[in-house]
Amino acid sequence: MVLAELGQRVTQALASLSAAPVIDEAVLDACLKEIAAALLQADVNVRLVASLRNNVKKRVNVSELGRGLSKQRIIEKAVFDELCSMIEGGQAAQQEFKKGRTNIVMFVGLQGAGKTTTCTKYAHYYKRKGFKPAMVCADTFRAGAFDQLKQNATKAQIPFYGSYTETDPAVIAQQGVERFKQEKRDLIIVDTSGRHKQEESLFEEMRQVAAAVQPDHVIFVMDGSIGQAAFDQAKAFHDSVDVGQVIITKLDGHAKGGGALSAVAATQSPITFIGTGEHMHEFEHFEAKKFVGRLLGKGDWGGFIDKVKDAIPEEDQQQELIEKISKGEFTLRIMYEQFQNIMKMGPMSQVMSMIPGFSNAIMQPGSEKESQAKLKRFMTIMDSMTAKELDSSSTKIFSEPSRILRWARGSGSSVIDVQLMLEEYKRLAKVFSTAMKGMKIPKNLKGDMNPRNMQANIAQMSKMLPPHMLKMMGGPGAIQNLMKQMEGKF
Ligand SMILES: Nc1nc2c(ncn2[C@@H]2O[C@H](COP(=O)(O)OP(=O)(O)OP(=O)(O)O)[C@@H](O)[C@H]2O)c(=O)[nH]1
Repeated sequence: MVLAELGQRVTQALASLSAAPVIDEAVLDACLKEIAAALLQADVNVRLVASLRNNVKKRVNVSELGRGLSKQRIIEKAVFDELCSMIEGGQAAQQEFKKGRTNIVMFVGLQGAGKTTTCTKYAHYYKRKGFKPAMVCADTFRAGAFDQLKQNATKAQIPFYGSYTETDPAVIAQQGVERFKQEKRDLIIVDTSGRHKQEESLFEEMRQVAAAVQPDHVIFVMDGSIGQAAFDQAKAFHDSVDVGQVIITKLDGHAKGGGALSAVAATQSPITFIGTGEHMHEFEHFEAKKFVGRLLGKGDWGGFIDKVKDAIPEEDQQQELIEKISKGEFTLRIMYEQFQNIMKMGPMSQVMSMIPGFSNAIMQPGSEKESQAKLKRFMTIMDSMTAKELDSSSTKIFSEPSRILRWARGSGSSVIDVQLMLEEYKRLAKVFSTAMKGMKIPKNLKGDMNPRNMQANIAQMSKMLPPHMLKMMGGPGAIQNLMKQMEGKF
């Protein structure tokens, strides 16, 4: 059972409260039993499930509560709070790093948990926040580990350190940290090799690396699909080095995710980030309340707005873009930039799950992967075009066979792919020019977003959506619902 299903089951159990004519002890028990069953099936540790059940029962004294809706709300709130405190591990999230001083972070975890990938995502995240990160590869156990880190770091333009000849990871770690301290890097990330709790010698090695670099934070990276084994594994790491944070990876796949909660309990440390895919941007800052809110289908407006803001170009560029499109200047470069923005937002289902009322279940993740792959293919084709071609809005040049052949060869694609991309361009150019006619464009985008204009624009937008995407989003009814929810939010 994946996390979305867990959320649905808990939500359904809570909804059963409103169906009961009277909420008494028996109704509460039945609801908690269903929630406990869902959590157990999602691999949450048995002890944690029992304590959640007991704590809710302690907090809610049914016979002393008022009637109807308020009773239901109080129970819902108690379940929500207990789920949050289970995830927070009894501690507030970690303090932010201080700029201008050296912060050393060491990543530990089981083999293949995603440490190296996560180190790069972590470095990239803080680089965007204005830090100067650097990465050190202290994994001498797995052949190819240094090459992997080197490749990831180069792609993210992060300085790195490692060795092909030195076999002692503590020595490499110390050398790397020294080097980057001298270079005044303020966030030094030390990646270590993967190990299992049975491997005592590797645990000793991990303690030596920690002693050599004296990390400010030790981060335990855990694969979200690990299941019930999570508790013991996480505890072994915590008993050996001072784990202070947990990052859960692979929450995009079929991970039940419940193991994550067990790791938090074992390390008494909060989850600070989650990995939701193999790519650099598939990494989210984690906040228990928002996570549980999304899990229970209550949405996360803040997260949604942040994602959209992140993907939307600067204000001046937006204004310029709208003006260009309204004059009919929809070029391939504009299409390319729009694709880039879509990719930045991440998978559609992730974004939509942040909108209250839209659960993950509405979106079909399979078709999204296909759409993203298609966008990437189209972008690669556009990469092989000249600047003049990208800035042209004349469709004439698109029918020249020699150009089509050059773009196909240059991008390693087929002619059919190129033609498909051009068809998409023509479709979008037409859609944009028609849609812009009816749009109410605010003179200054910083100015008030009038809800009526906003609604009219969304209605217009929903007409522009390709039918399969509209279906994926739950059909016109869901869009209407979204518009209703947006009322008063802007
Ligand atoms: N789907 C998905 N895959 C991920 C995620 N994070 C990492 N991976 C993949 O998991 C695999 C293992 O990741 P690595 O970063 O090599 O793991 P590691 O912990 O450094 O491995 P060892 O050094 O052998 O212990 C790779 O194929 C990654 O692309 C994630 O959030 N989602």
